[in-house]
Amino acid sequence: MSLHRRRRQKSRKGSDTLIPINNNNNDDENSSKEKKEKELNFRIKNSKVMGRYMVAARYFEPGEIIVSETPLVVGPCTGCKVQCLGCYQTLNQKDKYHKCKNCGWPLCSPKCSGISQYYGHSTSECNILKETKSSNFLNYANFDDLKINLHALVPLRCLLLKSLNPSGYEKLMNMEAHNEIRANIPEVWNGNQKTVVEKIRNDWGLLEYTEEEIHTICGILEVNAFEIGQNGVNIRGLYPSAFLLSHDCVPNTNHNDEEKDFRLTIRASLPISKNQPITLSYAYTLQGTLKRREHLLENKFFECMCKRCSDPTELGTFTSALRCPKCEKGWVLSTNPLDPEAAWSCNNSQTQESENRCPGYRVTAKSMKLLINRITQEVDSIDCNDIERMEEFLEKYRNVLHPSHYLCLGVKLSLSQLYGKINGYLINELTDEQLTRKREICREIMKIFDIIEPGYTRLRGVTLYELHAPIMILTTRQYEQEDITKSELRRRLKEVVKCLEQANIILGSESPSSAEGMMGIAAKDALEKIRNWEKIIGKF
Ligand SMILES: C[S@@+](CC[C@H](N)C(=O)[O-])C[C@H]1O[C@@H](n2cnc3c(N)ncnc32)[C@H](O)[C@@H]1O
Repeated sequence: MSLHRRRRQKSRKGSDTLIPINNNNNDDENSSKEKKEKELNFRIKNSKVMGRYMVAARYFEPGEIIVSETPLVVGPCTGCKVQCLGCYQTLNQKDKYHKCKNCGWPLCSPKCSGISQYYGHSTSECNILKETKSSNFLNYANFDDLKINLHALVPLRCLLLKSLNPSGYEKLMNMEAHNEIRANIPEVWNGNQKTVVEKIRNDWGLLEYTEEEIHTICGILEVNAFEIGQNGVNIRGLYPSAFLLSHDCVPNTNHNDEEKDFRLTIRASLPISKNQPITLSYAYTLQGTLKRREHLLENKFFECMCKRCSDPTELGTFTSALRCPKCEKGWVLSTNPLDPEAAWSCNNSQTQESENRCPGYRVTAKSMKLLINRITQEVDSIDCNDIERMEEFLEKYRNVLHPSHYLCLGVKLSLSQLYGKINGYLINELTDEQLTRKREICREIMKIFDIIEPGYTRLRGVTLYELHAPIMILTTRQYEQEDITKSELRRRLKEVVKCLEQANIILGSESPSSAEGMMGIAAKDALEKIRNWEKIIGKF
């Protein structure tokens, strides 16, 4: 689900720790503080098209926290690999794993820190899985078969809230499930019937939960859950307020989650004025309109009509455009991006200058999708560390795809991070040409991110950090060779400082143990070092 990412050891027989709601005075205080903050930060409105949505109750500066809350429930995603029920590390059949002594479900070890934890393998879950003899259905000889059982785990955790945390269950059941729509999509409904409803009711014999109730929970998870987890952990979580953010393909917030308690924090990525909708993207912003809208329709059950989706050029970024094969000057764009079946045509047919005008090029949506799917397969087949093949791909499609086509953007984003990082391409080993390439790629993709992921966003933070390194090294080399003047040196160092300052601010809100958080810390260290230059060459 793509919405919206230490435990102490405890004896198995002990009660669960970290129960977040109403279990002690401190939590009461915290939750009433959170409630007050929420009231000051947002209001809920209703629209015929979107249902409930969040608007700002006041002005927000970029970087300001709008919502920060712990989840109602977390657990494995559907389609995930076999995971430890306590800490969610992926388990491999060949490596060491452990079967819970009480319920027989997979754990990483008998000492997993997630045992008896509210957000891990809780005692109540363990007992119910034992009582229902659910481990009889776990085939440890075949992990592919075993992982299907994990589909029903989060729905079970939701159902358990009914008795363990009734107010949390009430909040959860207040979320949109889109049952009427989903009931008419056989792949969705029948899939849930088989892997969740029948598992819980027939295999585990938990008949106290009705079919309708379980289907509703499946829908609530599909529509509202956030993908969360760090450092190899890939799970989903439902949050009491954050689900109210509506979708926009150019969102005005950024969010992250904590490794420790899965706290989700939503920050403004742009200035947000009072009464403005607070939005996030439920789809990948680095995909083209066809793909984003398809994802939103199939997974979130609505048709996105946002400004980016309505504009064939995607706000001038041309992230879905192809070079016209006929005139070789214009760009082939959808004639109606809100209709996935609309034909695509060259945008150079209406130009005033007749000698440059395209005689006309049109292609069906079906042919366009086939072509894009074929090129997508080619991109996907490239090893994620293979710089040469990525460069070859860009060269091969130079005259086919717009340089900012999302397939090129994805490859360029990878290159921006690989140059300087992998063996054979470590930053100080790069030639001037390679450093220039890294710098130019970073600059190129930043221009697009400024439009589709503007403001304080992870993509911009990371790319700004990547950009500082080639500028810095090229500048140092050229200054040492006396190829640039002191004033040029100052100008460039100023640019480096600007990149690092912004990267540090943007990535400073990431968890310090995440890759982005570490980059934020590295940006801060680099800033301090660069300040030493000021002592040598004077203020820049
Ligand atoms: C996570 S929920 C958001 C809260 C929901 N509106 C409610 O009332 O519970 C996602 C659902 O909100 C609606 N929605 C969110 N953003 C939308 C948008 N930009 N256009 C249309 N519907 C939207 C869709 O029905 C979608 O399935």
